[in-house]
Amino acid sequence: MAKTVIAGNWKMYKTQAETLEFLKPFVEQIAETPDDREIVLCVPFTDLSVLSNALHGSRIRIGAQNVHWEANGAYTGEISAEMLTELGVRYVVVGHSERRQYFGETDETVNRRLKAAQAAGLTPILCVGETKQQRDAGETQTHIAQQLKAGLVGVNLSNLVIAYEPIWAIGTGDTCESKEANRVIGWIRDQLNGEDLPIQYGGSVKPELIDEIMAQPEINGVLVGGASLDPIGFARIVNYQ
Ligand SMILES: O=C[C@H](O)COP(=O)(O)O
Repeated sequence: MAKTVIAGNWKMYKTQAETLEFLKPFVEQIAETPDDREIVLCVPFTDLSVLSNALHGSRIRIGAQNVHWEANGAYTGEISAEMLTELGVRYVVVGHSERRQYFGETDETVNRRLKAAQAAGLTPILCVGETKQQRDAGETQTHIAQQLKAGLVGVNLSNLVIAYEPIWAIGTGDTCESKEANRVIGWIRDQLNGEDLPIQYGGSVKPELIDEIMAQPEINGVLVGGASLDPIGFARIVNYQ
């Protein structure tokens, strides 16, 4: 059975001071969380050292939101895998639709980032998912199959998390119906020859929806944007029934 991974993706939210404010109530609320749930906070680069110092010895895993494929070089605005691991980072989000949409991320650059992350010992969280237009045209599976085929060349499936994030559900409040998310995630697993890796759902996950989402047999966790910014709400998500 794949590991359960509950990850918050803070995107471009929270200063260092706000990160410290989040931690105290959140840590209190997860004191009784079952040990077999991996809890990850994927935060802006500036917050990584705050987490690294504050969470020493904690069960909370630190995640970043991008990683470059080169070890170093003239790549303004990028960050290397070693810079992340030095701060105790364990996970990194790769191929989020916002990076694909706004920053020219392609399946090829996604593939390079995935391999560099794994080579440094990081566990990448690969995001895939279709637009509303693709869904309406019946192209969901074709699109995701292409993202998987091109993105996963040479990638080790035993150190990978996949997040199924339908783009139309991200930040819209229009959560994908849990049975439909379960169906697509089961289909993704079939494309990977049944590999037992964690496959998450992401897209307007809210505390009041989490129990139903996590009751779905194919769904091994969630990647949470907006609702991960509130410590009590995100703790409720982590503590799903
Ligand atoms: O990475 C997280 C996803 O983009 C979901 O964001 P959201 O929960 O705000 O819809």
